[in-house]
Amino acid sequence: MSTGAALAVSGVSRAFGGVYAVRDVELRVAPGELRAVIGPNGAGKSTLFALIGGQLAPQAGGVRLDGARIDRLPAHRRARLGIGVVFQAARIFPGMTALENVMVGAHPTTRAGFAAAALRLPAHRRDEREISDRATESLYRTGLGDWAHRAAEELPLGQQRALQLARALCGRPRLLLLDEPASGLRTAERERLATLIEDLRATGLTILLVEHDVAFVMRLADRVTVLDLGRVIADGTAAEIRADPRVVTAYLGTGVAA
Ligand SMILES: Nc1ncnc2c1ncn2[C@@H]1O[C@H](COP(=O)(O)OP(=O)(O)OP(=O)(O)O)[C@@H](O)[C@H]1O
Repeated sequence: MSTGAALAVSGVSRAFGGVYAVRDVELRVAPGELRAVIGPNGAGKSTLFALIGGQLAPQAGGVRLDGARIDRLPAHRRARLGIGVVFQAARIFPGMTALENVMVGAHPTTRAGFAAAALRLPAHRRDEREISDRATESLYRTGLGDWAHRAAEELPLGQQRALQLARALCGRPRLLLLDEPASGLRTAERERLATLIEDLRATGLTILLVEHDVAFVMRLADRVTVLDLGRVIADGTAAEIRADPRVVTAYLGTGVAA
């Protein structure tokens, strides 16, 4: 059982060229919760994701993980504190096996670090063994155990997405950030991915799922936060969100049914 972390985003803003991509956003995610963030194109979902993961720093407000401020830390420090990230359209590394692809995900969290690796110190060799064990465990957690020694680029797209999840899990996160993990997948692959995300949630991990596809998240999420033009316009259970007239208005004309 993983212990999920609590996430608190308070009054966070970020502008590009004077235009707010995210403005005064509040978001509280409880340990073990699966929270979806949805919104039309340009709503600020990816920007919010980057503000939590550490690829961007906020211009105002704060981000806390289990009560500790993290918004001034670079992404690799946040990874060490337990934030695992799967980016939108993340690539696999071709020419590497599935296992090697996943091992890459563990490096920010190992004890000995880069210097020991460069010098091939015993601490590094111990790390390598530990990483390989963890990577194998992550592959099994995502249903890819039998694919460990296959070339990653041979995996079908749905399994490549699972591989990206395995890579993030290898860092032993307590908060998993997923940016549009279902994009480009066919129906059956989406179903399998949804089941995998449900299984991960059942282990106690906190998950923040940023999605464009409303239908995909409605069945998975405990609560849904809706962004529009950088602001939170609604926050509630799937049933509350579906019935919220502001959400229906925000999605009108986008071709996405709420
Ligand atoms: N690096 C950047 N430089 C300039 N503008 C940016 C940058 N990143 C985001 N923006 C702008 O901020 C706004 C929010 O973008 P963001 O990508 O966060 O939205 P989104 O909800 O993820 O959209 P989508 O569903 O299309 O991925 C948009 O108007 C976008 O053009």
